[in-house]
Amino acid sequence: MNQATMTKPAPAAAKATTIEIDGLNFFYGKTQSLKNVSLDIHDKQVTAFIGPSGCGKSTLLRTLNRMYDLYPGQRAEGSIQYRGRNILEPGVDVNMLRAKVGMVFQKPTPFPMSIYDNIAFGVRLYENLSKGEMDERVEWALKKAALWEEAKDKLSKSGLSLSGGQQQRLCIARGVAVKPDVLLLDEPTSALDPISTAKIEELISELKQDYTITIVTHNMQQAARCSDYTAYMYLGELVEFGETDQIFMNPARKETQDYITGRFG
Ligand SMILES: Nc1ncnc2c1ncn2[C@@H]1O[C@H](COP(=O)(O)OP(=O)(O)OP(=O)(O)O)[C@@H](O)[C@H]1O
Repeated sequence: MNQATMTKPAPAAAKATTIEIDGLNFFYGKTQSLKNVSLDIHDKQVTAFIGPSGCGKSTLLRTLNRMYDLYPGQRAEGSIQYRGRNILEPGVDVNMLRAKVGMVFQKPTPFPMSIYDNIAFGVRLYENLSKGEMDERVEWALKKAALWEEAKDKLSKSGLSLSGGQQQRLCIARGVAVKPDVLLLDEPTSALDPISTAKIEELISELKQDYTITIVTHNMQQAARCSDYTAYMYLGELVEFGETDQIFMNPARKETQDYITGRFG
């Protein structure tokens, strides 16, 4: 092997994608809220959706596990390829899809049951585990969500007895307990204090080792701190999408620049 061959840099590896969104339109009845959106969600990376209120961030997030299906009159057109299949097609098992593509909402939403059962409930829908296996799964999920130390001595207490920040980590534990592939986080810290917010942000960075994560946030610093990719949306359109450092430090579009520097919105 000659010197030139040895020192030649390897071509940048193409980043694997988990979800490919192509030409996505979304309608609430007759009102169109997403317009021809196309972007890739990369494997084991954090992708942030940012933009002013009403631009379609949550709508886009909710298409990724067909959460909108629960509401009459809402429909999506286009293609969302997830692991090789267009999930918008009829015939997709939406329960299985939601087990693989889990969601955590803005407001912590623990079920009115014990901390243990909050986690076991979802697992029981998909798996038939022995008591010992379930105990292990609950512990594993609480550890993943950085809640084990605080919760291990009160697993039989109500999930509602936890603080807001702990409740949100319980919801994340519930989400990871069914071993999903993708986690969708819809403004997961907007109802939390700064310390709980910092904990969730730390958690996001750890969880991305195992999961593909998509987060909707109003908080620019949060997007800059936690995400690898950022999508800036406006009025239902994707204005710019790219690596977070590029979007924040060297945006290609003036509209993006104006938004992230606070001159708009
Ligand atoms: N259930 C609904 N019925 C009709 N229109 C809706 C519904 N939900 C959202 N919309 C409209 O769709 C558009 C996108 O809303 P969406 O909630 O996705 O925006 P967003 O960027 O997440 O906003 P925010 O930052 O305020 O949460 C808005 O114009 C909104 O009014």
